[in-house]
Amino acid sequence: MSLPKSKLQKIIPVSCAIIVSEDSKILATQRSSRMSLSLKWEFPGGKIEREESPERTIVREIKEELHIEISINSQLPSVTHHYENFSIILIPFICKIEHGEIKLTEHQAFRWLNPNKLLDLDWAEADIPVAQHYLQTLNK
Ligand SMILES: Nc1nc2c([nH]c(=O)n2[C@H]2C[C@H](O)[C@@H](COP(=O)(O)OP(=O)(O)OP(=O)(O)O)O2)c(=O)[nH]1
Repeated sequence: MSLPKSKLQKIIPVSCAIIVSEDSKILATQRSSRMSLSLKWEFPGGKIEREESPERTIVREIKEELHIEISINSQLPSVTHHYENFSIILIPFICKIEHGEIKLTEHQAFRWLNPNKLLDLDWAEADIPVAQHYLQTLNK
């Protein structure tokens, strides 16, 4: 028995950054109307290129998308999510800004959120467990 083609799609690896400010706020970015998952909020990041490590991807993507340099503090559990037309594995890193001021190149907005407001946004579905994992680290 063969699976329908729609079930055989590959899982796209994506790195994302939970960027935390000195006063413990978390950066969320809003996808623009030109992007897929239009107007959803996400942790900035992007697809891992072939032969690139997830860590290298996140530093590169954040430089491209936000014009800032970050450093990585730790990694959270990866989340696999199946959207209707594609599947991703989201690999989250907790990060902080080392240099620069945010200048958006692709997203349409950004917000710094207090942890108690984190779950209020209209997140891309894959990001909800990521946000929950982050909040769990604060309660430990
Ligand atoms: N960067 C990022 N992407 C996410 C998150 N959550 C989530 O479902 N995604 C999805 C959106 C995209 O389909 C894919 C990441 O690809 P990308 O950031 O390179 O997005 P893109 O718009 O350039 O790519 P595309 O989907 O239009 O081909 O993963 C997240 O928190 N961060």
